Amino acid sequence: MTHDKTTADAVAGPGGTPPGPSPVGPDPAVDPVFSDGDATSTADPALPGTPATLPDPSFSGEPGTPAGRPSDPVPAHPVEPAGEVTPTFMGEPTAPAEPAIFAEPTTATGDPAAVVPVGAVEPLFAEPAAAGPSLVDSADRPAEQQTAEDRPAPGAATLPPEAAPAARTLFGDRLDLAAAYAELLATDGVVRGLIGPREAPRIWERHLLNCAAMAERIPEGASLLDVGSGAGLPGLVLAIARPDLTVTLVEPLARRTAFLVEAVQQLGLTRTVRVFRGRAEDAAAGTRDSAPLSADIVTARAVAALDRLTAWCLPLVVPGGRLVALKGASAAEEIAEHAEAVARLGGGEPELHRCGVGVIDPPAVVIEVVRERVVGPVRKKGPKRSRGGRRRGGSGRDR
Ligand SMILES: C[S@@+](CC[C@H](N)C(=O)[O-])C[C@H]1O[C@@H](n2cnc3c(N)ncnc32)[C@H](O)[C@@H]1O
Repeated sequence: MTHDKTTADAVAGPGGTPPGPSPVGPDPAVDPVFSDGDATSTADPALPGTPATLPDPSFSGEPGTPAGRPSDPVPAHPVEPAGEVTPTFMGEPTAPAEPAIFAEPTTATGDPAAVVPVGAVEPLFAEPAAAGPSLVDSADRPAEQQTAEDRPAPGAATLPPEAAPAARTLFGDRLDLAAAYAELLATDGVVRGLIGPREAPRIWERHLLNCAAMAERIPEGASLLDVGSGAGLPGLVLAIARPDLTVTLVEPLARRTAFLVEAVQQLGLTRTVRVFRGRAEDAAAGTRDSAPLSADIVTARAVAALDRLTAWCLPLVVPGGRLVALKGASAAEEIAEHAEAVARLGGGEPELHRCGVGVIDPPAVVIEVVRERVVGPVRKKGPKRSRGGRRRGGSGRDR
C-alpha cells in the first residue's frame, strides 16, 4: 500500500518504520489498564481486509475535502441533525504549503454545551465498563472551575523507568514526540480541564502505551479516522507512533478540538493529522463544508458500547476496512451481546485481539469488525402501500 507524496515527504525522517510485534519481554511493573480475564481471545491472525485488499490511502490536502477517497453514498444509520454543531475541519491552513494543517477553531467557544446539546452526548458516557478507560470523562472541568488540586504537578508526565522499555519499543525513535505529547496532556491538558490531575502521573502506563500497542493491528500506510478522540486517544498516539498513517481526529466538543488542533501544531504533525469537529454521523454523511469521510481503519476508545459504536463508525470504514476499538476486560461479553447488531449493520463477526503481548502487561484488548456489507439507512416499518399510494387491503379510508 502506498500513501501520497505529500504525506510521504512529511513523514520522511526519523521514526519512519512502524513498530511491529515486540521482542521485549513482559514488564511486570507496568500498571494494568485492562484486567486480563478474557479466555476467549485469540492469538493474532491476519484479518480479511488487511493491507493488500485495502485501497491506497490518499490525503487531499484541502481543508474541507478531507477524505480523499470516495465514501459510501448510504450511511448505515439514520443521520441525526447536528444540532448546534457546525461540523467542520478546524480552521484555516496556516501556510499554503501545509495542506493538512489546522489553525484556530472557527466555531470553538470553549463551552461544550454550546457545541452539542448535552443530552446528545453525555449519555454516551453511560457505559464505562463496555467503553474502556478514558482520559477525559473523569476530568473535563474548565480552568475557571478548577481548584489548586487540579493543577499539574511539575514533571508529572515523566516516563517512569519501568515503562521505558515498552515506550521505546512502541514509539521507537518517535519517543521524544510521545514525551512531548505526554507533557502537553499533563500540563495544558490538566489546566484546560481535559484530563484529571490524577491521570497525569499514569499517562504513560494507563493511556499512551495501550493506545500505541494498537498500532500492530493497523496496516502500513493506512488512512485512519479516530472517532471521539477527546484529548487525542488513541488517534494522536497512533499518529505519533506511526508516521506512515494519515489520521483524522473526529471530535464534536469545542474545548477538546481546540486542544487537539494546538497539539497537532505543537507536535509538528500537521501534514499527517487533521481535526474534524463534529460527530461520527456528521463525518460519514458529509457536511456543507466537507465531503463524507471514510478511512481504511476507524479507531475508538471509551466512546460507546459495541452496538452503538458500530452504528456510528462502520459507515466511516471503507468496505473491507476495519473498526478497531480499544476495549476493556468485558470485551468478550460485549461481542457476545452485540454480534447480532453488528451483523445487521454490515459488520463481520467481531474479533477480539490482544495487542502488545510481551511488551505491556496486560496487553491491550481490541475488538475488530470488518465492514463486509454496505447497509442502507434503517427505515421504520409502516403500512405497505399499493402503487396508487393506497394501503393494501384497505378501502383507502381510515378505519
Ligand atoms: C469518554 S470520551 C473518550 C475520549 C478518548 N477517546 C479517550 O479515550 O480518552 C468520549 C468522547 O467521544 C466523543 N463523542 C461522543 N459521541 C460521539 C459521536 N457520536 N461522534 C464522535 N465523537 C463522539 C465525546 O465528545 C468524547 O470526547
